[in-house]
Amino acid sequence: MQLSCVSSRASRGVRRQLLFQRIRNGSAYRRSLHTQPFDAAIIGGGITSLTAAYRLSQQEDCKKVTLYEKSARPGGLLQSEVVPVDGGDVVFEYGPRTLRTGPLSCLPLVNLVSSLGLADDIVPTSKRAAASTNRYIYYPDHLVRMPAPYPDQGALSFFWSSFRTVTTEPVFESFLSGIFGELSKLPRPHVRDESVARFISRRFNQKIADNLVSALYHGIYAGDINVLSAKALLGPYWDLEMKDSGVALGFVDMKRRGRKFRYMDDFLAMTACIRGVSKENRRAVLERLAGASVFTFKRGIGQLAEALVDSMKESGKVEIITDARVNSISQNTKTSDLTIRFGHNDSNSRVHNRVIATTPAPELAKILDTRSPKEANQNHPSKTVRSLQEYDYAVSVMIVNLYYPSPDIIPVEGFGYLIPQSIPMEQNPERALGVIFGSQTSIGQDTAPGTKVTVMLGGHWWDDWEESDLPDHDTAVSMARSLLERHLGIKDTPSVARTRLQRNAIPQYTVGHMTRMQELSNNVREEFHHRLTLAGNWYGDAGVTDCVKQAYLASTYGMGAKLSEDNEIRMLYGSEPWTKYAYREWDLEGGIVTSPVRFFEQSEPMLRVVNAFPAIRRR
Ligand SMILES: C=Cc1c2[nH]c(c1C)Cc1[nH]c(c(CCC(=O)O)c1C)Cc1[nH]c(c(C)c1CCC(=O)O)Cc1[nH]c(c(C)c1C=C)C2
Repeated sequence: MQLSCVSSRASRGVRRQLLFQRIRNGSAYRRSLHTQPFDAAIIGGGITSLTAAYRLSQQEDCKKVTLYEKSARPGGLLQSEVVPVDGGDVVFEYGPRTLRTGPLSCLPLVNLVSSLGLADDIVPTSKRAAASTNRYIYYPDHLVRMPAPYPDQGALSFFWSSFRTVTTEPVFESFLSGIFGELSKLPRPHVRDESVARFISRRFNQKIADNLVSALYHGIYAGDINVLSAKALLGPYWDLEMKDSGVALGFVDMKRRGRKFRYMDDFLAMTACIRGVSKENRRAVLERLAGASVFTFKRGIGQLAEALVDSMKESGKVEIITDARVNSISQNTKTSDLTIRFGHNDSNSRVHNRVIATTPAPELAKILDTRSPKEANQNHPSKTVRSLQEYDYAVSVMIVNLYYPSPDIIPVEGFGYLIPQSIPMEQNPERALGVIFGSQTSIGQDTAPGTKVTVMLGGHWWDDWEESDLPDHDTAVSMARSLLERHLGIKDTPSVARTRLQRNAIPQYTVGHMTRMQELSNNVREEFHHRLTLAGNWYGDAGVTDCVKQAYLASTYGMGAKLSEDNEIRMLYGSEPWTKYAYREWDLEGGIVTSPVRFFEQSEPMLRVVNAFPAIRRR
């Protein structure tokens, strides 16, 4: 039924009621699945895998879920430790430490947290807190606060303080000329992709790329902007260049007219969020997140993984097998079912109808590149293996967590600071990427009164290093301490120091990434007959919020659910962005589940959808 047929408020109300009934008893959802009941396997134990397994366990059509995790502990990069110290506890993170609350993109995460009943454990960081407004770049030998309005600061005062910073700080050298120069730049000639550094240098200038943008990408990907892909990482800004106005004016125009570009995937994921969560639970989470920029949990981000595991144990439908290294996945050419061989002894094997793999590309290439002599009816997925083999670049990060008994030893208030690639070598011989003032980014998490700091070392700086060159615990701690003394004047001795080297933890989306992912997805669909789905930070974006979104997409559309016109979103909100496109031809089953239309401009009815979640609206 089309919403345009709806003429009166009353009939809209009735339809809405009917819809809620259908959603409650699950019929709207079941109706859209075009598959038979299935048995699913998940390979990997990180946040994407756990979320996908949890979501599948709630689907009637999914009879059983088996999750294979190679290590002894599920959770992947989500690793938190509660350390008792004098006067209380301190929570250390060895992976992601805060969760984004950006509008729309975080709906699956909000849905998940609500569904797990974690509202009371949320530790929000207010948008007005220093950690949200004060972000620094260290250049060339001091901290520079990036222009951002203080809470309640007037527009004029903000303008003058920003103008002073931009015209006096060396980190902003050539900034204004770069911005004004961009206004007269012509759109690029046909270029399929280029590095972030090249794009920024071409449109603005190299100083802006080296001093500012490189710092930002250290904080997200620990990566080198000279190789990271502009098309993959700059989102709609990469496309703005092709408009008449160019990037800077286009940006101002978007802000002025309130125009917003949205990822189509966010809307697709939203369709999977409507069911399964009680209104009370969702309201409780949204209330906790009201006015927050990011959040974490009382016992750290790892609590999310623990809650997922606990909840799945209760469901009785999910089997989590730890210490289970998957050795091969092969497909029966007659039934299309997938056989997984795992463990030290290859005689462990199980057959599944569908598989979701979150395994890093180089490892997955090896798993798929095996031909089992025991199975006659199987093909070799050579195109998939080749695509995976082309994708083998990830960086390692050394996380150094320090706790000092004294409070207030950091000379400024804020989130922390990032270090750009252009920093003089004598200011950063440790090859640090950034420092986080942990006590300030998650106020209320630690019960101990002291100061928590995290220093991040390595990333792309360690690309050519041998294993023996990487710092051990003691070296990493002394590197972090000398950096903090040089940059912040901290001479105290930490009472606790914990380190973890996260090897090849952050995949790098280099130039050509989007095309390679498209090819990989097509190859997987073709060679595995839509029965194998890839998800996780290697195949989508890297943040926890994005991984949760991908898990939602993989466990619905990846499993064969169909996008429809007559669905919940249209009935509830009066608009579906995909109906403008030939969405019936979109192939979302198996492969990497992502819409072929990457962005669309948000229309008025969609704005209402976003505004339905006031807690997560941007300032
Ligand atoms: C293990 C280290 C990691 C570094 N980056 C990531 C990890 C897991 C992945 C990552 N971090 C951020 C994003 C952006 C999207 C998001 O979901 O937030 C991604 C993909 C942002 C981010 N980076 C740092 C923090 C505290 C945040 C949270 C968001 C915010 O408040 O803006 C700090 C940080 N992470 C890394 C470094 C080197 C670093 C430096 C201070 C590497």
